[in-house]
Amino acid sequence: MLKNDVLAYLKKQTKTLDLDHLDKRFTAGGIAQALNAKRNTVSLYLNQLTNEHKLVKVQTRPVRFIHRAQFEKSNYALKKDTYATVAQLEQENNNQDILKSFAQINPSLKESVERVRAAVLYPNNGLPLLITGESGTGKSYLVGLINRFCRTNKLIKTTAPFVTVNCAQYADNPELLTSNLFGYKKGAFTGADQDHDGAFVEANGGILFLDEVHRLGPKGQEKLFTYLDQGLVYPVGETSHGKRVSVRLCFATTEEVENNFLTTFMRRIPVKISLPPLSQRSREERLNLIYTLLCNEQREIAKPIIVSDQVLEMLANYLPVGNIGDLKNAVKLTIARANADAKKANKLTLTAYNLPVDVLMRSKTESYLSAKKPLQITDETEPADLIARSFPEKKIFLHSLERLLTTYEQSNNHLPNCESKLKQIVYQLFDTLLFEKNASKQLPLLSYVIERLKHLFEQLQNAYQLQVSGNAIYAISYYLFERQKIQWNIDEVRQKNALHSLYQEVRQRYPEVYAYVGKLLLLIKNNLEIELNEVDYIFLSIYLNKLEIITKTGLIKAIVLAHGYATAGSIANVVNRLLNAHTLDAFDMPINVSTQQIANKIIDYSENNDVSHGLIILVDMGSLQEIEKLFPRQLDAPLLLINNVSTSLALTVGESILQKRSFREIGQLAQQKSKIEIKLTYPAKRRQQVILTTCYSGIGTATHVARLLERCMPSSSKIKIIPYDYQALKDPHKIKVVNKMYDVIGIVGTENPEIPGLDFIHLEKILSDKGTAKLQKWLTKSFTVPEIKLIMNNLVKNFSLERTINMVTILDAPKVIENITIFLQELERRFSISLSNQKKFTLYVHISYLIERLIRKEKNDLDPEYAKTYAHKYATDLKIIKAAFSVIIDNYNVKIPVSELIYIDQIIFNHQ
Ligand SMILES: Nc1ncnc2c1ncn2[C@@H]1O[C@H](COP(=O)(O)OP(=O)(O)OP(=O)(O)O)[C@@H](O)[C@H]1O
Repeated sequence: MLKNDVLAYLKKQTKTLDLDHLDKRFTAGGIAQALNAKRNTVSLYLNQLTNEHKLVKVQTRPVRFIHRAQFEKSNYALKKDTYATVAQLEQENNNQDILKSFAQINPSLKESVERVRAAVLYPNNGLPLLITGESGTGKSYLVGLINRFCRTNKLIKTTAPFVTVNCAQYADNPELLTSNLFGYKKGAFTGADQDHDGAFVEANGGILFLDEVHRLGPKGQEKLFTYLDQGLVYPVGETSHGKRVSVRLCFATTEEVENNFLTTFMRRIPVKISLPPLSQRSREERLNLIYTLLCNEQREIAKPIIVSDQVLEMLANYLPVGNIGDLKNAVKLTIARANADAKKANKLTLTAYNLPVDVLMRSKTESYLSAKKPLQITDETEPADLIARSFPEKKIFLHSLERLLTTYEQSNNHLPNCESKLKQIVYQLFDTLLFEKNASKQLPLLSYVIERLKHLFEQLQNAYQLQVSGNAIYAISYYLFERQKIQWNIDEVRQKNALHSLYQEVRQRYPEVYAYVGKLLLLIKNNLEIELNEVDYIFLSIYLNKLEIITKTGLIKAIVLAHGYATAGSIANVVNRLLNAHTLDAFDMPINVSTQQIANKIIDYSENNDVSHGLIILVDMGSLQEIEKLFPRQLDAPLLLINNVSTSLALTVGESILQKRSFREIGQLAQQKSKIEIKLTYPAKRRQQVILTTCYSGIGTATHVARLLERCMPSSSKIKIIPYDYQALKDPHKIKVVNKMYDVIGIVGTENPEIPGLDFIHLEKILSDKGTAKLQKWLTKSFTVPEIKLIMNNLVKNFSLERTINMVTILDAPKVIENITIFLQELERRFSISLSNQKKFTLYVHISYLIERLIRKEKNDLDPEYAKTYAHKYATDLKIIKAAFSVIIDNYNVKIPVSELIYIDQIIFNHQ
């Protein structure tokens, strides 16, 4: 396969690479020639391999590609996939990465910072950047960092100018602003008695920052275009001789971009970054900012500062309109007050008493459980040291872990010696988190974690036939909620040996639970983006083992339903304890609960539990007919109703369930035991339609694919997409259960599990004609023709988006996809053709990358003779393609060269 050939070829060439002479062997053209292949196909593979982190790209002209592993083997590690210049690649290890430190303190800005980095690193002065955000969100601060970044990375000389112009200062005089920016000629206006250079010329070779740029009037914006397009500035009063300057541009504005700029201006700024207000940042991030501000102020005051927990909390909950700017002032004022109170002291202690009134009034205080050691900031303290500082939650975690490991060590690192004590510690941790920390808080993020987790447990239940019940889902949600807030570095754990040994023992002693937790953690990582480690394995495995809440399904389910506050619960408890197994669940029916409410609870239960083997409901009194009427065929399970429940009758039922007696047998036995009424019904055949997704490499990818497909379906879709473990699908017993529960339409995945009677579409083929036809066939029963068309279009769009997200660095991928969608519609309309899904996919990927290349002004090198002949032969085609491109030309202010039109024509029509 050509792609592998390209990789192998580059590996060989990289062995003899000389960074000072990166010759033709490393360019797309050279490789295509050596392999006797088409250049644009080779280009596509090169970019794919770069995205797969197998190659590293150097954006020289033409672009060079290096085999990553081979390079790293003989040189040094490369952190990025793309480098602007060879010099930057060489500098890799020497860089002091200010932007990285900024992203560490402001994790919510990580993605934006990467886009800033990509823009700044682009060749030829980088790309102009527009930073938006409310007042005080740190726009100027970020530009300051960019300035430093450019200098430390030698993108500009250390002596280069950094000029800031605040356009708001010229609010009433746009002419003055224009002339101060672009300069003026002597006599251009009254008072212009000599030539003046202006900010652009002043900033030549360096950075020009235009703050509050929305104040720049249309005339000024026009002059700016001329610079952006031609690199020339025309002073006021000069129309023929522009001055060539080379300036890196940063813009900032507090205003809505859409309303305040000429669209022609916006099109010329490909990189837009928005900084969130404090209220949209997490508490952790706000604390990070406070640590930074405190460290900065400490350097000013040159005395150690001690800050109480309360002060930190009040500041962290302070959300002023002026954002970080106001927060900074509050910190300054607090320190100034503390200093005024204790001028002679050699240390400053900040207390709530020193806080400005505004902080006291506006801060939403919450009481926190554990008081921490006051924070000490000295000359040596760096904000990064404080970020890892323990929050109260972290303290609880670390404290529990320390106790756990100490107990384990005291028991000679032998789990059986201390099992019950460890369970106690873990259980206490979950209890504290559940009942003492957050139980009363209605936090949106917490609700989100709970909802997601319910969903994940459901998936696990479907995929592995294992089930978690009780309060466990809530307790684990609280655990994860706290856990995602703290950056837990395993190196902080002192008793590392004990930790490792306990982890191994947990793994051996509770293999089932351990495996289950492993799958759960993977799902959590993929869905909630919480990175968990060995410590979480230990906590969660012990917790789930302790509760014995993982039950194997496959058994008949039974519920005791009785009047009174605790009757049902106590019957079920006694039986479960006597049988030493969880066979019965219980729903108590206090007087004020209506029968319909109970029925709803049962329906809920049947949806969240595997009742495919049947559901037995034991009631204390009432007519079975009446009760049955409450479930008008809503239960997708065989249902056995038994009246006059008593503890001994419940025991018989529980025992029979464990003995795996049949449904009918259990009914008969119950009848024999006490003269009671029973009622047995089977559900009408109405199973949920599902498409299963599966992946050989694990449930994580299968889940990802399921979400992707789900996003393509209309919200009213009756078809469920369920990720399923590949190995489980191969298990005949499990697939039988799946078939019983669902009407499986087909399987989509990366490997065919070859299940007789079940149709399969390979993920890679889903966009091919065959794959599309098969999928359409699957959908015809449930969707109308226009709906299917929409699903298919979504499919191509979503798959393309997945791919382009990793490919484009400066563009906003979803927006690019939207624009290309319009382009494709135009193309189909103008040519009166219908593009296949595969072609659309290729075009989405190709064009999004093309736009980036054009913005970077990177040329492709098509043989001019060939291009000329082709353009002549297919002139009409190229004209139509160009017309269809208008949406992209307008939105990205790019010109499409003929060579690019030719590539696209080739993709559409396969002309040679
Ligand atoms: N991430 C940060 N870390 C430390 N200090 C910051 C940070 N962001 C902003 N600041 C400080 O907060 C203050 C306000 O920030 P800045 O002036 O950059 O905001 P702005 O968005 O440009 O505001 P405006 O729109 O009002 O000009 C500055 O004193 C700056 O030093």
